[in-house]
Amino acid sequence: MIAANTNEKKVPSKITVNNLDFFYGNFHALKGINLEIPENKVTAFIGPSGCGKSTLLRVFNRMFELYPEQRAQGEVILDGENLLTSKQDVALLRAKVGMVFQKPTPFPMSIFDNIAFGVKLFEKLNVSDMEERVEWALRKAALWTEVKDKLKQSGSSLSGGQQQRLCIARGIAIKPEVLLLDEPCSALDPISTAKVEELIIELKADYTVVIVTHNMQQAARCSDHTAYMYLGDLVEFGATEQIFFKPNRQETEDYITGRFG
Ligand SMILES: Nc1ncnc2c1ncn2[C@@H]1O[C@H](COP(=O)(O)OP(=O)(O)OP(=O)(O)O)[C@@H](O)[C@H]1O
Repeated sequence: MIAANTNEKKVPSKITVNNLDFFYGNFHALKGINLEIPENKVTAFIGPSGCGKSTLLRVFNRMFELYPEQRAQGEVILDGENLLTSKQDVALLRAKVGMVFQKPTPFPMSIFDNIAFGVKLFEKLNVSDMEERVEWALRKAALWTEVKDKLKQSGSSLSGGQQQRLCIARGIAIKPEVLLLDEPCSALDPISTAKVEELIIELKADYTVVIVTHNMQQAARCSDHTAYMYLGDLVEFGATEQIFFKPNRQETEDYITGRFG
């Protein structure tokens, strides 16, 4: 088991991964991954392109099940249950484990409805409670002041950075426990990126956040723990400071210092 190698007090795990293998058809994309994702912290997955970061992230909400040739074996324990074998309804799992994708993907509807849509699937709120929930999510996503006077406008009328914060608001509106972010800033300019990064740091008060990023400075700025992956293996996992300043493995150091990858 690779638990975060850190001097801080042991943080409880939200997700425990035991001997996880993942296959795209015959291709072995994740090899015997063991990992504990700490609760109410930000964990970053870094590593060169194709190392399996997004694959690992997508296992956490069983996104891969949409594709028949993809399969995972091993254990991914969330709240005491192996979600790979659990009979739990996948829609309920995705309400608990929300995901934000690389490209902002607002639904073709108003800003308000972008948020209310997902909430309606899981809860029956009256009009004023729904308005309150929409405002709450937009405030959390640091978007409220920018959109409060145009909630009826289409979500796609917003800038790229605002759209991504709308997608984050949509993700948190259904009050998940875990938020998965797959390169959430890769399509954003530096100002929007800074806003989303601030938001990620704030979100950990309420959620367990896992972020895939190509940007090592971003991992260093936002995450508490970092996992370095290479060719489907988890090479090293530890406190972000330790991974960046005192890695245990030569491969990690080579990647972090830009000698490789
Ligand atoms: N749908 C798919 N079918 C077959 N192979 C795939 C598929 N998706 C990913 N792979 C392969 O699985 C491996 C891991 O891919 P993954 O997208 O998880 O990597 P990554 O680290 O997130 O990469 P990147 O940083 O470029 O997004 C790669 O070798 C990739 O080519």
